[in-house]
Amino acid sequence: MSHVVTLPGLTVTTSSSSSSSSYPHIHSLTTTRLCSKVRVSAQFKSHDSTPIDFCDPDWKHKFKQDFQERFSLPHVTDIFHDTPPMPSTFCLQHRTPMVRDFAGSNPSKEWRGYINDNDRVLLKTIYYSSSTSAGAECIDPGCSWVEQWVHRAGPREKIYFKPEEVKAAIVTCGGLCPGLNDVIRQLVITLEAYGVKKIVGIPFGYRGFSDKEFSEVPLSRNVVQNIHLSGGSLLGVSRGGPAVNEIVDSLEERGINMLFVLGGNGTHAGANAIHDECRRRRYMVSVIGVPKTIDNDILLLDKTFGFDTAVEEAQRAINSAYIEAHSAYHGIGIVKLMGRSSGFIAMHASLASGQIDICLIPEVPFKLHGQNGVLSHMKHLIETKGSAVICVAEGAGQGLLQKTHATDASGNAVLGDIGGYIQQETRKYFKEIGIHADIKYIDPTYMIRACRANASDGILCAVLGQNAGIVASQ
Ligand SMILES: Nc1ncnc2c1ncn2[C@@H]1O[C@H](COP(=O)(O)OP(=O)(O)OP(=O)(O)O)[C@@H](O)[C@H]1O
Ligand SMILES: O=P(O)(O)OC[C@H]1O[C@](O)(CO)[C@@H](O)[C@@H]1O
Ligand SMILES: [Mg+2]
Repeated sequence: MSHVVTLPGLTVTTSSSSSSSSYPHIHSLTTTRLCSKVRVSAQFKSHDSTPIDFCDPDWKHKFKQDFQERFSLPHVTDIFHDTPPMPSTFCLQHRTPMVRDFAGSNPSKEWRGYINDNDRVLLKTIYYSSSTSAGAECIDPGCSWVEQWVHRAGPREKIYFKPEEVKAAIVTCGGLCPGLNDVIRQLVITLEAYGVKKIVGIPFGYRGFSDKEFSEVPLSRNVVQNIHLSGGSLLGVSRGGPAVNEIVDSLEERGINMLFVLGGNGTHAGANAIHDECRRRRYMVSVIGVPKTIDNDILLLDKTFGFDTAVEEAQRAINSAYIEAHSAYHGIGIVKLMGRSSGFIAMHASLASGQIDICLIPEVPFKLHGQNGVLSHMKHLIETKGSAVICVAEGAGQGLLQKTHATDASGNAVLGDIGGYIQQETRKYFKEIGIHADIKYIDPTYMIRACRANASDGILCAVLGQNAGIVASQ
């Protein structure tokens, strides 16, 4: 499945969030003898999913062109051709004066705070000279250097929405993630900096558009000033909810012409559908997505907000498991961390803690029983070290569990409790082999998810919130 993730300042078509950047789906590709048989990963396939023909001498040029198309930003003038641009109301009015302003120079002429529409950011910075080079990510068998550019986010000189005619709405959907409040806060501050007066929050995700018992939350700098000091979302979140048509009807009724959605893959599938429906109705709305995934599982992004906090917070759970395991005779600690389809949190938390003996992630299949199974390695650890600490990502080893086919309100598969399963099997195993084991299982999922963003995530959220606010008007 493919979905569109709209980042502030750029639109990225990615494969489903289940394919993490390190483990993209692999597709085979047959070429002529000269070019030999090669395999190419999904992220290097062309826009319309046709594999790249490396025998074509022009393939590099075509690849770049295709890449550019994938990353082209939709603009209001694509549909409303006659929308007149106007000078930005953002930076010139609200920036902090600089020292040279006081020296009598003309600030509006001197100031270089705008982004040129043609500014680009280079995505990959490592040049791999061969496909056998450690960690090489190659497009073709010869590992050619192909530049991949995306648009640079930031304020432009011209805007297309008059601030006094804007009604902006913010909605947070899916599960919680540290930093949601930080993004909301910065968004409101940025919109106000443009001169937008009507800013509202939609309560409890997309449900807030249809459920009559919820009313809009008026937002202003005063309201959001301190919301980043606590976790969660000021607006609340939810899964499931109304159909896209209903949401767009509600946008029209409320006169909303800027919609900011903060959420994961489901939320963005919704945002994409909302955008398409608004386009179909010729209803002029800027729909901006801020990708939220605590799991850090978006291709092309170095880090998503909330991930850093989650890794940091997970240290507490790991440390507790370690202390418990080391204080008990033959102690075994099991910690389950988030990561539906990727093990970034589990891996990073394990590496940072230095206290984990076994880290299990969805990307790497494993077996519990048998000669090379996790349980026999635990036995080895107990015999050699006297204790063992295991970190498991929630999506790891799902094949070992009985499928329930249960789904949540949004249609996401409800995962089995791999941590609980490992705990049970460990208990049985050590009983069977007649070795004492004291097993403790910690699942800190909701304690981590509900945390306030740490400093590094706070800054990332501020940048995202600001760019989301900026990109909406231009
Ligand atoms: N394909 C879709 N089209 C329209 N709306 C969708 C789609 N998928 C999900 N949604 C809506 O998006 C919202 C959030 O979806 P979901 O619960 O899957 O969370 P998410 O955004 O993926 O975040 P998380 O990372 O927490 O899972 C829900 O209200 C759901 O109804
Ligand atoms: O219990 P909830 O709120 O549906 O969320 C559970 C899921 O949400 C996540 O925390 C992602 O937001 C997953 O790690 C987890 O599987
Ligand atoms: Mg999701």
